[in-house]
Amino acid sequence: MSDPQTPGESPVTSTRLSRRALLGATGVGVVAAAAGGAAIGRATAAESPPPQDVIGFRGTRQAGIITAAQDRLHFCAFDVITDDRAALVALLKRWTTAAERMTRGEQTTPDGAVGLGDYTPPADTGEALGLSASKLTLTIGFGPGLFGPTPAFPDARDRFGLGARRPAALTQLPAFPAERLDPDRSYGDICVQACADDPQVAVHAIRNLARMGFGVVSVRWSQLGFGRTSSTTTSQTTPRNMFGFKDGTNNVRAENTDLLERWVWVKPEDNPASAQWLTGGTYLVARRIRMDIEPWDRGNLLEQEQIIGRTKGEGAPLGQDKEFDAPDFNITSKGSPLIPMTAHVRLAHPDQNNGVRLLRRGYNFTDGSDGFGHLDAGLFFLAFCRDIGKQFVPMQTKLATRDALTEYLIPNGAAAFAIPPGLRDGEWWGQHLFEG
Ligand SMILES: C=CC1=C(C)c2cc3[nH]c(cc4nc(cc5[nH]c(cc1n2)c(C)c5CCC(=O)O)C(CCC(=O)O)=C4C)c(C)c3C=C
Ligand SMILES: [Fe+2]
Repeated sequence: MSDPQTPGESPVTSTRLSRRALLGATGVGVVAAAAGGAAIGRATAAESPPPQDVIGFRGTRQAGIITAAQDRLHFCAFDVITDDRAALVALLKRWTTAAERMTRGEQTTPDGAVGLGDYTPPADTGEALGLSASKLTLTIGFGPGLFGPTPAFPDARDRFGLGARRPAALTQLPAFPAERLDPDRSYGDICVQACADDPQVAVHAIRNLARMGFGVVSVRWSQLGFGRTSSTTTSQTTPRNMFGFKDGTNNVRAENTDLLERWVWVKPEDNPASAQWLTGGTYLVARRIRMDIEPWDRGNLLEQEQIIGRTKGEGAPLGQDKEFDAPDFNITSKGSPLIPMTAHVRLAHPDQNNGVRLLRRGYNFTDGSDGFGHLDAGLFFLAFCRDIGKQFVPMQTKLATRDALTEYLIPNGAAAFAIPPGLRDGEWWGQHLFEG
């Protein structure tokens, strides 16, 4: 289990009671009072949630980036379906309030699930009643389509007068070889990444934001994930992906502040004055990468290890003993490099990419089987970086043409978003974009 607070993040801001603590201690009836603040003073130490269960919503950065990666994901991309700027701004304000409450383990509104009377639709769908905050983080991002036309939607209008405020590096991803993008799993004007240690808490959060957005936004696509495929702090052990390999060993982590400054956080000099709202934020690349599980499972162990370039058990670079040993790409055996020229870790390593780093924060997914008896499983790749065009695109271009892993991958969803910095007290999601 990870540390309660990720280094570099603002402290946990809430000491309120969790849903589980309240229900367990005092019953449903007290939830309303507590959520409104009335019962807080009566909380005893025994009733209070363990502090590691709540991740602070506000701070210099949004939570959910360098936060120790939680176990579960519900990622949602929304289309904005109105031209009414005021309606969108009003929704973002209501979303902020609800999101902050849910990350504290509270309902979207005080007693919203059952306390609004028999003839009012509940303001909280209720499936998280009794569950703790579960380290829920909600991270918002804005897609290129919000700022006007994009290559996939050339006829789109600049509906909200944001064209001049588009950050320089926020474009749609280019097409890459061997991908089969499904438009119904790609793009989106707004994204919300919900991560939590309880899947029901993450699903509840997205469901309620979608419900609140009726008439203003609609869900374009969403993806559930489990079993994080990256470590984002040094305190976390390395998880495994659906090919059975340790994934995230050489990731950028919360403690690597120099790397974060160089490769993740957007700097003032990265944008003109009109797009300074993104300074201190980052960009997110999301790709649904289906993995051809059955052919992979028929490959022998040596083949699998040569495709990745690491051992399957320990996760050590080929030619080394331990997971965190540095790879040596010059070792040869019988005249051939021990880490093949087509190995994934050789091609993705910073030494082979002008030093480029990404902060990976992806998840495994399995969406049942596909009707042919094949698992619809893979890796929902999420990576944060300071400039998609200078970091992700060149690396992915190289991988798509030379990486032996590509034979087993079918990328079928893709999207890019600008992720604003964190909120100060009283601020709302998107405030500096819309009001700056
Ligand atoms: C364009 C970026 C990347 C994509 C897309 C990608 C897909 C992908 N990766 C794995 C499995 C592993 N990746 C590993 C390392 C690794 N991968 C990338 C980038 C992309 N991966 C980077 C930058 C790195 C780090 C390279 C390094 O510095 O050594 C590893 C090894 C362990 C680790 O360091 O994380 C594995 C395993 C899959 C299965 C996949 C698509 C489904
Ligand atoms: Fe990788």
